[in-house]
Amino acid sequence: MYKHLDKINSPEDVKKLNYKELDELCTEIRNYIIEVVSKNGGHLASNLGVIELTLALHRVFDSPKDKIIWDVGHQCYVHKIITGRRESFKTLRSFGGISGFPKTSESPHDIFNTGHSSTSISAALGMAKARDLKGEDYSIVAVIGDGSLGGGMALEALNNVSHLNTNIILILNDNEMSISKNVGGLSTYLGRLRTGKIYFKFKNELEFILNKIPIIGKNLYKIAAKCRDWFKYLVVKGIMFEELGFKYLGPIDGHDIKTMEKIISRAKNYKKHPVLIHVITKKGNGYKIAEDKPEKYHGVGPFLVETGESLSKNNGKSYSSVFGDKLIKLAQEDKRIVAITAAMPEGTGLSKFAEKFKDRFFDVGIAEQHAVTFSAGLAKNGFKPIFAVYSTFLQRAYDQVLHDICLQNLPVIFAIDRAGLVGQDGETHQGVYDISYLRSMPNITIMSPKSGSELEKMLEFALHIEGPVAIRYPRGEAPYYDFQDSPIEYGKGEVLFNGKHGIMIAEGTMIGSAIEICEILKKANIYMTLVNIRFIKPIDKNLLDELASKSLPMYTLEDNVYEGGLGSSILEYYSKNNKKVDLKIFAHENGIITHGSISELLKLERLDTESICNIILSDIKVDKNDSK
Ligand SMILES: Cc1ncc(C[n+]2csc(CCOP(=O)(O)OP(=O)(O)O)c2C)c(N)n1
Ligand SMILES: CC(=O)[C@@H](O)[C@H](O)COP(=O)(O)O
Ligand SMILES: [Mg+2]
Repeated sequence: MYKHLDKINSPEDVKKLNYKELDELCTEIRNYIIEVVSKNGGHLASNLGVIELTLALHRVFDSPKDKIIWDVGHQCYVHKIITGRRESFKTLRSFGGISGFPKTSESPHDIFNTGHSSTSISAALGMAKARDLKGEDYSIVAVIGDGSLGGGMALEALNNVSHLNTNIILILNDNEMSISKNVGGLSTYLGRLRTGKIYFKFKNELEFILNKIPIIGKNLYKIAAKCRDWFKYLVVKGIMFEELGFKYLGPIDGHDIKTMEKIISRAKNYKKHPVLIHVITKKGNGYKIAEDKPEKYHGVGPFLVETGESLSKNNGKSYSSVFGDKLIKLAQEDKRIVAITAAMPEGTGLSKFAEKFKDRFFDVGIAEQHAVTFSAGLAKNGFKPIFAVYSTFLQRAYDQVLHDICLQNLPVIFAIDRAGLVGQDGETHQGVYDISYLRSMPNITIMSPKSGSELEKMLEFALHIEGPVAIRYPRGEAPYYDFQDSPIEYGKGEVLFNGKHGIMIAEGTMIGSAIEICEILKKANIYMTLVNIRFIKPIDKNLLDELASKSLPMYTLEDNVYEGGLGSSILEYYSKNNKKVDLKIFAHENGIITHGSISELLKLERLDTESICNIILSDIKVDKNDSK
């Protein structure tokens, strides 16, 4: 039971509250978010940091007539709670429940779907231009974090602002953090702006006061503005945003609703200019545990509210940490190994590497395209770069992988984490496209390990390949099997066992399901051959020829979309070589895969063991007395 929150059904209800009540509402929202995220998991620290900011925005603007676009969108919980989704917030990130990111399908208040960073300014500018062309009148607001502001797309959009000559309001939510500590020159620059606080307060007040004096005020302001420029360059070297065409307001305290309302209202009246309001917030605000460790509580699984202790049952090592630990061992032996991340040191398992090899570790910020071409440069000059990146975020750098690495056949290793389903982050984050988008690129080798031990071997093997290599592995715990991996040979698959009724060819994490499927089928007297394909590219042609010669039903199984995936590749090979095969592809057939647990999503995609077994059972009929 919450005194104020229980009555909030729309932003209009928030507008009715006085400041004391608003303070109480903030506390209630904070507790509610902590309560739900502690059960469902989610993006905690960023949301706790924007409670006051979100309320201030919704009190000044009239959503959904005025449009608020959330960059990345991982900080949209407060927005969701006060725009009619207070109750459904309890279903956050669960299958069939509400998404952890803005979804236009969920509410008219969600203006633009996000999930990947740095898109909001471009989207806002496009919408603003369309608004102007249609002669409509409303505000368009983009809320972007200091980390996301450094992303290439955001910088491209900033560069376009003055040229477009339209009005958007950009809220720069500066908490000095990306997921980890924010990095880069822009972040240093923001630091300088933060320390220029007194000057900006003075400047904004001066402008406001002088503009209120009829006629003479405007002239006085112009004179003052000239002095201001001199003063500005004296106090803060280069107000970049103003040079780019924005009216810069701030920095202001992002936990002070009254001040924010005043400044945002002022920004709302600058109808002709783009305005940037620099808001300073604290990640995790109000929940000491998250305030102290904002990186750990950026995105969390279920946890105990009192202590922050994780409630996830992690029995074994994640693929990410298997990768990180092995890379350290390899780097100790080979000084040419360098590691690159685009703002994901912790998630990709590189944090320990970063501590151990400070000079050989590069966090380039949220800049996947740059990370790829930067890796190309390192490779060109004799190093062995390993870019660890989530499958979904590598999508950003398609052309850099093709143009800068594959066409030049440079030996860069892509350690593609979160390949396949990721679960609760949902459609924007599922890593189910990488086989398809990489497979068509020249020179690249693509591997997929079935286990932690195979990932280690593949990583070591990859260092000896003279060209680009991608190793894809999923989110979460890495299985270890009680049988030995056969040695890795370039372009060769591994036959795990032979059976006479059918053939299953699987990749990576799907080997676990395939083993289970084969065990279940055995109970129905169906004996399958199981192949761990290991190399998606180049595909093992000799093995495929041998398998085709058996004239048995064949099945491929992969954690990737149907189009352009492993199954496609095998079919292409057979078609090209005029081999008639009876082959079914098990892959993701829905191009867009919602949020939920991996097991729920596998069921949805009919890639769970039961669905697959049922199909094979209806295909393969055997005599009851038939033996292995
Ligand atoms: C293209 C892309 N790369 C990486 C990520 C992963 N990611 C999500 S939030 C985040 C940090 C964003 O920092 P900031 O914009 O400052 O927001 P904050 O969490 O500090 O509120 C990162 C790196 C992403 N969503 N999109
Ligand atoms: C919002 C975002 O893009 C990241 O925070 C992402 O949710 C991290 O995913 P993992 O939890 O798999 O590291
Ligand atoms: Mg930030």
